[in-house]
Amino acid sequence: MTLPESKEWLLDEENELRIEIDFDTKVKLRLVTGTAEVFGTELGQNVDYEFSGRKIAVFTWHGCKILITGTCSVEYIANETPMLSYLNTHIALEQRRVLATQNNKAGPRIMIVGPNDVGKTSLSKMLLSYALRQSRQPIYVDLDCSEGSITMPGCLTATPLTEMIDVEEGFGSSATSAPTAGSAVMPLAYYYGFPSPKDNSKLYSLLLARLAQSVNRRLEEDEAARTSGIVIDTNGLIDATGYEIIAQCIKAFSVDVIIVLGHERLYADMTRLHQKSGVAVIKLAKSGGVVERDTAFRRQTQNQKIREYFYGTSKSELAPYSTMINFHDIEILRVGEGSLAPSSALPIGEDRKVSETHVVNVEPSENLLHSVLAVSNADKRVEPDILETNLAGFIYVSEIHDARKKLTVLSPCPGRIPKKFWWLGSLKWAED
Ligand SMILES: Nc1ncnc2c1ncn2[C@@H]1O[C@H](COP(=O)(O)OP(=O)(O)OP(=O)(O)O)[C@@H](O)[C@H]1O
Repeated sequence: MTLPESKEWLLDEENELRIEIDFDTKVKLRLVTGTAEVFGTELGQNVDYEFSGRKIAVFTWHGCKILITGTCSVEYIANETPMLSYLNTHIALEQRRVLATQNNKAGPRIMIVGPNDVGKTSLSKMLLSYALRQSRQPIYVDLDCSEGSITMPGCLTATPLTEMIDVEEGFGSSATSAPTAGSAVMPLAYYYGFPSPKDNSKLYSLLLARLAQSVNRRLEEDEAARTSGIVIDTNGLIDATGYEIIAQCIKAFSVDVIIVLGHERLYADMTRLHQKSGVAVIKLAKSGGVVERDTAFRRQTQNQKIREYFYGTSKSELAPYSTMINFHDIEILRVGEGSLAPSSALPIGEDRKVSETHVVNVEPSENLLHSVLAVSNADKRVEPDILETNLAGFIYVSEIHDARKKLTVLSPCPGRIPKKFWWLGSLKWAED
């Protein structure tokens, strides 16, 4: 067996090493000397970090030496980055937190907007990490239903953060694992089930309002979170539906800072629409390192997320439990039959009782095989409340026994699945 190749990289101050690693390769990264960070989280010296299927930037403020073992599909050093402007933004936000702490007021409620693939999630991580490094306890609100940075794709989530974001797995590390894995990060999740807010804007808007309610309640009770504020990550919202969602979000979460990443027109529009109501609108440049991800890459990232939810990561492996369940012990539900077609024509916040928020039953059949279902915390099926009930977790349908009217599911926790209402969205997973 040949040993993987190692290569040393010397970075000057304020340089960034950008690497891309395919899904079928593993690469080890070690900080040999100096200091460096990955999306805001500092690297420990002489610790091996392992990556697979990732595109990352190792940034250094003061210079460092990095050792890479294994083969990256892309690797280069960039000396032009917008990191200083990101840090300055953090400093301004931190000043607001200091004032909030002194006056027992709320810290900044920041919303990051921009087109797809401009680095919104990466900037959220950085701002949150910098806040955490100053012992703040911000709440991360993830409205990007396509990605599921903190849990499975298809969800809207809010997560109070108290510990540094994991370098190797990003937000996902503990959050994608089951509660039994001793996770310190417990997201509050609502199930939306579609990749884009446009697919069912009425439901999206309903869940956004529900999530905001929960976050606001938490902020009232939790002083550290209140003064630290929130960071809201979004989908690419640059059309009319997007503007409505942004406006709704500003109201629901009392957003007072909008950061527009890499889009001049959106910045001009946000300034025109929201600055007069006291919202600070900030424009930041997209980093040259942000990589556009095609559908295949996004799909593979989703698969990796789903796999990690059930099997954990190489650092903390999990063994999922397989359970056989009678069809008649559960109810599989989905939202808005026939509303899978984009429905952007419908305004947000109208009467709830249109088909987009109707709940329909799904008969278990072979079609469910390989589906990932979201287990609702609801005990009763009351509409529309059931839509707004948060999630207990996820299960994966591994077998359907049609003749015996049973199905086998994988779940991250042992024992009977405690809840009987399961949501079906558009998520499938081919277990390899
Ligand atoms: N400076 C950088 N160097 C290398 N890779 C980067 C850098 N910044 C971001 N990336 C990578 O580029 C990809 C896109 O970034 P990110 O997810 O932050 O964008 P986004 O705007 O949130 O995307 P979307 O909203 O479309 O999901 C990610 O894989 C991320 O890890």
